[in-house]
Amino acid sequence: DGINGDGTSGDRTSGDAVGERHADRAPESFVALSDVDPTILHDIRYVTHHNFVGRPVRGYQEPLCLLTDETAQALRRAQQAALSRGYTLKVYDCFRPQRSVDDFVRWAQQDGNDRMRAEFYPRIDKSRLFPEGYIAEQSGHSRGSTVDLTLVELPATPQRPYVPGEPLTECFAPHDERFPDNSIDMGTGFDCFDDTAATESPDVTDEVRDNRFLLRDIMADAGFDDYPVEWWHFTLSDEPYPDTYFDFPVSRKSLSR
Ligand SMILES: C[C@@H](N)C(=O)N[C@H](C)C(=O)O
Ligand SMILES: [Zn+2]
Repeated sequence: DGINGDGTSGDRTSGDAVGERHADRAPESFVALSDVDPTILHDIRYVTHHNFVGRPVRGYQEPLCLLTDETAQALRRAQQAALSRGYTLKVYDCFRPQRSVDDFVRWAQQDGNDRMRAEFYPRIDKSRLFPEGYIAEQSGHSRGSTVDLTLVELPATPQRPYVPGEPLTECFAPHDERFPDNSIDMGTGFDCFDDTAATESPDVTDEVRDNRFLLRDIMADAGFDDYPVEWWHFTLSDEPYPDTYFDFPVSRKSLSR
């Protein structure tokens, strides 16, 4: 494969490289996190029905965490710090193609299809999710150096799968009442679009604050900036593609290595 003028490698195919969007293949510098650090747990929600949309999201073809190599290496360092304290990292989302972001935008604009509201955004109308900053129309995730993640105490306990259509519980309910996640108690579940998901929310217990600050400290030491609105969202400070929004599918086939 040659190097395209935009710095990406791989063949150009239909629909690629519109404005700042890029080819259907990842640049050579993208990797699967599991190849860099096989000990980091994966719970890739957007390839499943257990997310705020309630179905697999366009562009997610496999439960993979694709990232720039720099980000994967930084996560490997963060994982060493987590392991030394008796925890492991668990990723929920990594690279997010622009087509997936566009899927979120279309979903938010449609009336109805609020089937997951009772769990993920019980106290806010879905029309407010973008303006309030819970979801971005141009997301750092599409630049390949942003990750959504938590900490799991070792040894990790297995989790049961979500069954589509099952009764839902508010994502800010007490840890033992909301959907079971082997994460330590972060006060809310992942993608809980609510004030209480703010990292420094005053409305959480001391234990939850300590847990959030532990994750933030581990990530800061590894070179990541946090996002104060969502305790789970981090971006590599020195990201290699600060202005590029990629659009290749989340699939092994997108990688050149
Ligand atoms: C949707 C949520 N997981 C997230 O990543 N939100 C930020 C704001 C984003 O979409 O970039
Ligand atoms: Zn995120």
